[in-house]
Amino acid sequence: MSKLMEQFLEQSAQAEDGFYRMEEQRLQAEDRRREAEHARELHMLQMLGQMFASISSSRPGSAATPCKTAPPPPPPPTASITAQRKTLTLVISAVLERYYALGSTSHKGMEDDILSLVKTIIPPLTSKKHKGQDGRIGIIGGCQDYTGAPYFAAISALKVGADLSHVFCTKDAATVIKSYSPELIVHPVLDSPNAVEEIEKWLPRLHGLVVGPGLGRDDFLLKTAKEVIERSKARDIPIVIDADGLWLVTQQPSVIQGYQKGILTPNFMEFTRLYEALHHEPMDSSDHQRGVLQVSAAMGNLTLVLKGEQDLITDGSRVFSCSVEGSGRRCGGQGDLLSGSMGVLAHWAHTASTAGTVRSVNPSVVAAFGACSLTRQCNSQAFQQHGRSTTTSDMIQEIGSAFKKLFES
Ligand SMILES: NC(=O)C1=CN([C@@H]2O[C@H](COP(=O)(O)OP(=O)(O)OC[C@H]3O[C@@H](n4cnc5c(N)ncnc54)[C@H](O)[C@@H]3O)[C@@H](O)[C@H]2O)[C@@H](O)CC1
Ligand SMILES: Nc1ncnc2c1ncn2[C@@H]1O[C@H](COP(=O)(O)OP(=O)(O)OP(=O)(O)O)[C@@H](O)[C@H]1O
Repeated sequence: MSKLMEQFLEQSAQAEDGFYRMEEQRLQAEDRRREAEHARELHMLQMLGQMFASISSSRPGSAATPCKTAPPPPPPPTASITAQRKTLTLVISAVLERYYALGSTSHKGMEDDILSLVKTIIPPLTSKKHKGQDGRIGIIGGCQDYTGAPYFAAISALKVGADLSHVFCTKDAATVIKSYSPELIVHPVLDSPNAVEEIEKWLPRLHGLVVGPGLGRDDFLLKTAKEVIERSKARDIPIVIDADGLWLVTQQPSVIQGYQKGILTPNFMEFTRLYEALHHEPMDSSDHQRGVLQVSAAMGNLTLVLKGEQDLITDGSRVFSCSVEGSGRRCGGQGDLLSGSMGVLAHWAHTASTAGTVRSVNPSVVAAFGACSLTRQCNSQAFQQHGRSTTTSDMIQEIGSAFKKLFES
């Protein structure tokens, strides 16, 4: 009896072993099938992404693919063409979203892909909107020494497509900035004793903030800027920090650390200072990619743009590089054009993200890439006309046509 029992137990143990072996083989085969399917899907999406990118960039006037023969004049837009364009935009967006979600690490075509995503965040111009809906942007900066920088940032925001552009500057800078342009709304409050309260009154109306162009390094002004950043964070407003705003961040990183709607735009000097303040050691200047990842991580995965021969953009997970052809000309103020336009694009990108158009790519990264491409394209176009004498004002004149070439063709 006990022998029979032993035999029975042995047979059932063997049967169980056999079952588990077969089950393991089945699971392995299933894994292989899924991997192959995943690779096929990724490949297909890459091809589709390239196809759609080339369709959208081969329209008349495209910068990416110059046409050899003159294109026929475009027919007047009809409701069905508009609907088709809208569908195409949604398809491109969905394809790219899926492509990134699958975790492609391929760099080929990456710039074109992100540019296509930038196109999807741009709000259509329609007669249904009221003034202000496409963006009210605020610039915190402008003092006795620097009046050009806040002007460049604010006018660039307007020319990119914001409806209203406000400058919050010191009293003595305000008249000067107003005299440059009647288009800007200029508040001479930055050095007033109740500056924070004066600026806070406007925050509910602002969609994006750019802190730093021409701010200077006076302690009182930096303290005001810090408090305005804190209050804007509490209102969930996208914040771009540049120039002397980065000086503040270098002294007190916690002011923006971990804020997912924050973007830092350092030039090489500003980046080096920030790196050394965060890591307490000299930066390895031979490996910028590693440096930007480290700084972004130390700042709580904040979006960061290191400006240079190629602009490196990261949110700590991957590094995108923007190498739209510029020129050899580096005139003061082009960083202000960059930060002002980024303020608008950040608002658009976060709005698109809330609407579900941009999902798997960080909207701040999409905005940063758009602004870098635009600045570089402006630089290139202005240089073609003015060569060595190119100035930021010449670049600002190019914003309209550069924007059209990059994002609306
Ligand atoms: N017209 C204006 O009012 C302008 C005012 N600006 C303002 O001027 C203030 C100070 O800005 P800075 O950039 O001068 O301040 P920094 O003190 O950060 O720059 C120090 C020096 O570093 C140099 N530098 C920059 N990139 C470099 C690189 N890759 N390698 C080596 N050296 C490099 C700059 O030329 C500058 O002389 C800011 O508030 C800024 O907004 C600038 O935006 C330029 C235009
Ligand atoms: N070496 C380069 N080659 C091509 N483009 C560049 C180069 N350096 C900077 N740029 C472009 O110019 C933009 C502004 O960068 P720049 O380094 O001039 O900023 P900045 O020093 O902060 O400017 P600002 O004079 O306004 O303070 C960058 O986003 C980039 O697109």
